[in-house]
Amino acid sequence: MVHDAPVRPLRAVAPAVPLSGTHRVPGDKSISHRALMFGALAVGTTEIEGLLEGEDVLRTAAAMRLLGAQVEQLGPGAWRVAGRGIGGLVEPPDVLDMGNSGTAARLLCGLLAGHPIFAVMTGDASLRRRPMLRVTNPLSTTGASFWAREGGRLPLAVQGARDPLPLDYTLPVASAQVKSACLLAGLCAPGTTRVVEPEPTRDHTENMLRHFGATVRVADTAEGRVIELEGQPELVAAPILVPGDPSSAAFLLVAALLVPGSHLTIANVGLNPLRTGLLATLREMGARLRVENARTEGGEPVGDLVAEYGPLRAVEVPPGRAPSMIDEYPVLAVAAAAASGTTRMRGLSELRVKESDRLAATAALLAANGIAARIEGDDLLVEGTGGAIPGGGLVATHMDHRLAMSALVMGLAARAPVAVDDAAFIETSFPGFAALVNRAAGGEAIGPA
Ligand SMILES: O=C(O)C1=C[C@@H](OP(=O)(O)O)[C@@H](O)[C@H](O)C1
Ligand SMILES: C=C(OP(=O)(O)O)C(=O)O
Repeated sequence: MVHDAPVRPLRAVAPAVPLSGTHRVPGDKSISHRALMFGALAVGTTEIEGLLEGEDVLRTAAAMRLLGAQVEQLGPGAWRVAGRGIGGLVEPPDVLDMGNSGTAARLLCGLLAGHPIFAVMTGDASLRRRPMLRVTNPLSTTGASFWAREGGRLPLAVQGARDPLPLDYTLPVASAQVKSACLLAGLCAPGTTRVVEPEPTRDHTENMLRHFGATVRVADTAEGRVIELEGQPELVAAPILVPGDPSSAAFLLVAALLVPGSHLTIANVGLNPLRTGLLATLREMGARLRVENARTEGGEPVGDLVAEYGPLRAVEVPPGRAPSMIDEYPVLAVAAAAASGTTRMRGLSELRVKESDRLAATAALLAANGIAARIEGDDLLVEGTGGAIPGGGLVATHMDHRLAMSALVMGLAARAPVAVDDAAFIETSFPGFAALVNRAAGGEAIGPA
């Protein structure tokens, strides 16, 4: 697993030829975690196709096994989960190590809260720094007890509730992880669990709950988006088709927009409207970008993204768009570095509590490569060059896959190579990233530093 793996420095250089061809990115990380968890809670056998076999998701698979579900890989991306039914998880005989994954850790807190079992959870140094009170506080109202380090940080122990109570919780910040943790706990409680989110966030949990037969109601009100789940349903196993991850496609997409002459297609990308804020922003910047073969597969909108090199202009990104592109800001900042004018991305406080402090680390990534960037409150401002990026920097990635990939994308479009101190964490979400970029570039654009 990555945090025991040796450090892997890489560097990216401008490719000799433009990026081209048709490519596929690995399966969606958010949907993959949920597929394994809901599969474990369902009655019957869930067949999954296109599962992301990245470290984060493999941690969820390992945790589901420790909780008594049978989880097997049948072939590349093809997995089978024999579930135990709601309330049927067993006490794990060992510590649940969620590695680098905030989604796995937080959703699992919800799932454990509703089962009368004792469990201990930990993670790598990055995950052990991330705030967990945002889930343990609401989940405690179900009757579950949590013990954690200062600030609610991992490792933590949980004693799930014997007779869990339903939740009625208004999220203070827009977070699909917190919403999902509450809904997972609500599955085990009688009656209606109600969650209110200030801004709509990705709704893969709601979609998958319905797909497995639960009753979920969603209404937009003056309070925000209200989600109601009827507790203690019987979840019935159902096949799941995982689309390509739009958050992974983002790296290839921005690379194509920035490397002169590029024209490429990324096939089979998930286009859930609560995930497409980056596409809207890049279009406003003038990107040559279109969706082909728009269709619905496995209950999620999917399409092929076609991107072409071209000039970009600066924009102001409104704070309300953050939930629909929360993981894409570092690579958007790279696009903004090449755009003409100053881009302002507003309302990015949540970036401070990701795998790293992504607000500070993105500004540092840009500065190390000759781009003026500054943080004003919760906003990031990037002064674009309107053309080539100087590059030449060594970027500190702080155990953060998205910073590593963003820096390498920058190197593809920069005058001087860009190096990263450690690319090992790319394995958490995008195994094969460098090889895929090199295939699109027709040669070794990303290689050992
Ligand atoms: O629910 C999910 O699958 C995710 C939600 C987001 O986190 P927050 O809920 O903390 O915003 C996102 O950053 C993360 O990569 C995946
Ligand atoms: C924030 C991310 O993931 P997580 O919160 O699951 O660690 C991410 O993948 O960018």
